[in-house]
Amino acid sequence: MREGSGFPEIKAIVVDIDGTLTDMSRLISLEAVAAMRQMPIPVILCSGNVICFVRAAAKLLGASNTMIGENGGVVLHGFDAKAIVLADIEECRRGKELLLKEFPELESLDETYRKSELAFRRGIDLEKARSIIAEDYPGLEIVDTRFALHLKHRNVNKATGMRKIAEILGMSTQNFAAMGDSENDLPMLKEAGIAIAVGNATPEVKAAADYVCQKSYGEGAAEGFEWLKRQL
Ligand SMILES: O=C(O)COP(=O)(O)O
Ligand SMILES: [Mg+2]
Repeated sequence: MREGSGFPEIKAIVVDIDGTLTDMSRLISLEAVAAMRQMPIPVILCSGNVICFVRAAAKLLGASNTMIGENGGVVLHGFDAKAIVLADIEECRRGKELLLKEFPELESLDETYRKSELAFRRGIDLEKARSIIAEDYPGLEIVDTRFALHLKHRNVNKATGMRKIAEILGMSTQNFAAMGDSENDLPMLKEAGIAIAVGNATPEVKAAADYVCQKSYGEGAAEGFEWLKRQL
């Protein structure tokens, strides 16, 4: 929310999945699901995870059939629609080959399902990996979500995914509230009309939020949904 302005007209809420609706073992919170189902506005799931995972989650949870995957690299509008791919995975593949020279143990996650970026298991020396990528692929970056490391295009993120969704739905990103927990959520929290951080969010994410939940993980998300509902 911009300083001095009134509460924006919120028409949908864009919600991160891991660490926001779930705990660190990716177990979904029933409290968060119950609160989500009570929302009078669409709940748009937005994750670093692959779009088929987000799609299944949206269907099972009763979220909107419009959603964002791969940190904004893929957007789906309609459960049976064709995914819209917004970034070129080939450069990320070349970046991965470079990383493999330094980190032969690098483990790719869900690579068969990825369309716009790559994800790796955490545990490698992140600063070293970042400097290797910065040197040869300045257009790429490595983002740590605390669940995985993502090798992605710098100019594609959850905010650009949200802009695409806004365009499709004929809205402004100022009409969205956004809720999240980690580094990959920062762009969308800064772009949204209202930003909510769950209690377990990183200090940077909390600093970007209009409302910081007292509670963490799914209980925090439930609190965030209820807070927003009271403001609408
Ligand atoms: O896929 C990840 O690394 C994290 O996913 P998230 O964006 O839903 O938290
Ligand atoms: Mg998250």
